[in-house]
Amino acid sequence: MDVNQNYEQAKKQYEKWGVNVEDALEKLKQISISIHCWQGDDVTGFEVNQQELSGGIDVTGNYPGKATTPEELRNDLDKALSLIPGNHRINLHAIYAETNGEAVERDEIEPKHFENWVKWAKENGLGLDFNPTLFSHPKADDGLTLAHPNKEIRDFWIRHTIASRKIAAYMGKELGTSALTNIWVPDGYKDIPSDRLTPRKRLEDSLNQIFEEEIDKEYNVDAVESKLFGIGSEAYVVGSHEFYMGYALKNDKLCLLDTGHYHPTEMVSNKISSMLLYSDELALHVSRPVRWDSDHVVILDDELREIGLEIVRNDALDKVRIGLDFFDASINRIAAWTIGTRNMIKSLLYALLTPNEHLKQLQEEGNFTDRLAIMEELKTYPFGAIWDYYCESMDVPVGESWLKDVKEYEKEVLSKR
Ligand SMILES: C[C@H](O)[C@H](O)[C@@H](O)C(=O)CO
Ligand SMILES: [Mn+2]
Repeated sequence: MDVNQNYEQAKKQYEKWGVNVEDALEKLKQISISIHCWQGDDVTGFEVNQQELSGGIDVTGNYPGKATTPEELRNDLDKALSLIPGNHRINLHAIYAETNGEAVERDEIEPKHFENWVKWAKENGLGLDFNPTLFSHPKADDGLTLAHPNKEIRDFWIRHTIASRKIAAYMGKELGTSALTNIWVPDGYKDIPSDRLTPRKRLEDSLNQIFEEEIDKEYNVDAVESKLFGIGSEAYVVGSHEFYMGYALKNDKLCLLDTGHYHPTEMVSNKISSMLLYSDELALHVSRPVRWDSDHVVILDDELREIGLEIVRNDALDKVRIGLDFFDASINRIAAWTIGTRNMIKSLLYALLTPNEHLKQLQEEGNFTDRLAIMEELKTYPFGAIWDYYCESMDVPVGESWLKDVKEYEKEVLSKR
């Protein structure tokens, strides 16, 4: 049987539950995932005075062929995008500025340093998102930035973040789709603090200064990303979940939930409905925590499926900005992007093919037996046949055949770097 025949058979099974498969695929087509550029070069960037990766995050592995120039990174992204169905966004960090060999300090970056990215995005029909980079810099060496006790250092990072918002607004205006500026700072302490409040007051004050200038939401939307701990900030992180949740609600900002930034049994899927009750929008960094690490390539595990379900069943596809955040240098980096992004899309398709209204009704009726039975049976429904059909209709490789393309690219391009 071919892809079409499998699809027709599978479709009938979902239709039995009243699921409109064609509608589901149409909805899926409209979803843009924000794909992080930093998987392609192990969060290195293109600064002239490049510093070692810091901020309590780490990339392990030395798989050959990492991108070392903006052109290489864009080519690699082009390759990955050709294997991923749909129209998506690319998420950049400030360290991906192109300064023509000139050393430009972080507080002096400007839109012009991102012109090539914008041109490329326009040519490829992509949106862009942005992040100030408050790590991998001598002024972040002690693990403190916006909450630093030294005002000069704080001011430097405030200026950098203000400059970043302007760059994001430029991207949003040029591309006709608002960019998300996500602020993540590593600030924290390795050991038990003697004062948790003062650094948090300083972070709040820095953020207030950063957001003083209103930017049209059509061009730029701001988010703040919390974390539980990092390498070297095991005991205390200034920007905790509670800190940013309060800040975002009070100041009309988006909370960005990184799925790798919580206690191992604390699930982001369980937070989405609560947070959306109190804010119009939410942002995600979908990642995969493994023990102490927050950044493994996203797989189609229970939590990813649950995240997709929470977004779809709560009618929140236009309220949740879905971004990815993982970096693995032990495998082919284009494969990493492809696996992680295809899995994110698969989880949304799975959710769109679920008879959510029926399952909600069962719960309301207290029929927990049927609820569990059907949710479990759906796991072995022919979801793969619908996915294959979707890939074929979107002109991207079906099943694992994309791996052949990656191998060829590795042979022709990556191995020659
Ligand atoms: C590079 C990213 O901005 C970074 O991973 C941040 O989003 C994070 O999750 C830090 O743990
Ligand atoms: Mn993140």
